[in-house]
Amino acid sequence: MTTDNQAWSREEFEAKLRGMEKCYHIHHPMHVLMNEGKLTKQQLQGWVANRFYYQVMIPIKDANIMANCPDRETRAKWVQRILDHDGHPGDPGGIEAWIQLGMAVGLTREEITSLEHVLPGVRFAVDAYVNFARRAEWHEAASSSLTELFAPKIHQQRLDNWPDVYPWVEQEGYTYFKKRLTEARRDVEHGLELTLDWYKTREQQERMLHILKFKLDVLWSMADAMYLAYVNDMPPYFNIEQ
Ligand SMILES: O=C(O)c1cc(C(=O)O)c2c(n1)C(=O)C(=O)c1cc(C(=O)O)[nH]c1-2
Repeated sequence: MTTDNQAWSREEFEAKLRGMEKCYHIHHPMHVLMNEGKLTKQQLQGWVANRFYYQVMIPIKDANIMANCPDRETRAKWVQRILDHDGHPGDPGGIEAWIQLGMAVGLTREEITSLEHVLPGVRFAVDAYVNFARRAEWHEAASSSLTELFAPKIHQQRLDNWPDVYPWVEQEGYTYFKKRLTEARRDVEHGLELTLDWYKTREQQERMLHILKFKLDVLWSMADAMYLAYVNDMPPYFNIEQ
């Protein structure tokens, strides 16, 4: 075997995964503008309303992973992700917290939950993620959640910057981001352990990088659709009289 094909050590493999941060949506112009406080109220509302579709589909994605997973121990841990979003006695859950965020930026509950503002490009990207989780071998599907490695930083940025740059956002809006700081770290611990154990050969490890890139593509494509619609003011069919 040439050294070129040698499997990466656990540490090297993890470093390769972490290196994919360069393609995280934190670098997308939509998120850069958001972070710098350069979005208008309407543009920020557009993002919150569209991201709600991701929020509602995440537990469905996780239920699909569990449905394909014969390992009881994994399911017993993975089910926590569904409870985090859907809620359980004592915790109204992440979806409800996102609705609170929507109301804190001036949307109504009905406007958010009806999905009326969700752009086709956002829907297609999120659906691609759910369909991947439905069809892929379960370790592969589980490992695709690892963009969460990079999520605490983007949630923290919002907590740090929004109160200054968007002072009109009401306090209740921040619950979701605070909640995710700890949840995402715990998810990553489990997801990373599964991933580092599962992909053994160099070929398999490289396949995982492609899976992670697919997931990064999902997030980037969602941001593209929102940028076009709300920043460039070119929502679908904008130039056609209806
Ligand atoms: O706000 C963000 O930028 C962001 C990104 C991601 C991500 O990287 O997929 C998630 C979340 N938030 C999030 O809140 C969340 O619950 C979540 C679950 C997952 C997943 O793939 O299972 N990603 C993310």
